[in-house]
Amino acid sequence: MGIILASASPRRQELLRQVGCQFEIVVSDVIEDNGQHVPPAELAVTQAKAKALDVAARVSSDQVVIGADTIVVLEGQVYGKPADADDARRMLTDLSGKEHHVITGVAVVKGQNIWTDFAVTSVRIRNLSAVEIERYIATGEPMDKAGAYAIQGKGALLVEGISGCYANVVGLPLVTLAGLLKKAGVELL
Ligand SMILES: Cc1cn([C@H]2C[C@H](O)[C@@H](COP(=O)(O)OP(=O)(O)OP(=O)(O)O)O2)c(=O)[nH]c1=O
Repeated sequence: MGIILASASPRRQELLRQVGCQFEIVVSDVIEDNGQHVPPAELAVTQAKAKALDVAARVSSDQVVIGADTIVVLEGQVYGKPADADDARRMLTDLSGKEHHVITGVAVVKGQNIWTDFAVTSVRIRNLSAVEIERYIATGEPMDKAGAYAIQGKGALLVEGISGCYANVVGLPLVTLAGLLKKAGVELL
């Protein structure tokens, strides 16, 4: 039995490595669609499930496959990764001076079994000037991040505070994941 992370995200790989987990990477072909009209947590879990199931179908049934999906939610609206600089500008302008939620759905698949859960972290972004938003976009950091910022990078300069799991904001809620892995017979501690 081995563990497979169904993710191309270097942040997820790094977080899983941090807790001493040995794993392989197989990236899913799932195309995300944040426009579905379901509650945000359900959306994140559905997409995490789709990623894990897509990879599980391609590997042997004794493998434990992990999928995850991170979204940013502000006033009921879902923000995924920005399509371009204009989209990043719109997201950062909306998030400025407000508190939002970061939700990561997680799915663990082993053979015919699937376990899912999600974590929610509140993040408060300070008031950002138009110039600061332009400078941050110019770093390139927003482009592959949900909500157009990275708390683990220069985006730390935008975050006033958080309530909840930090790893969840970076893309993989480790305590939530450990709970699911335990059900699949894998103990990280
Ligand atoms: C809010 C926030 C998001 N992110 C990242 C985590 C995720 O990689 C990304 C959200 O995109 P996802 O669609 O969840 O994941 P992904 O496309 O990067 O990888 P894959 O589908 O292959 O697993 O945003 C940060 O790195 N820092 C942050 O502060």
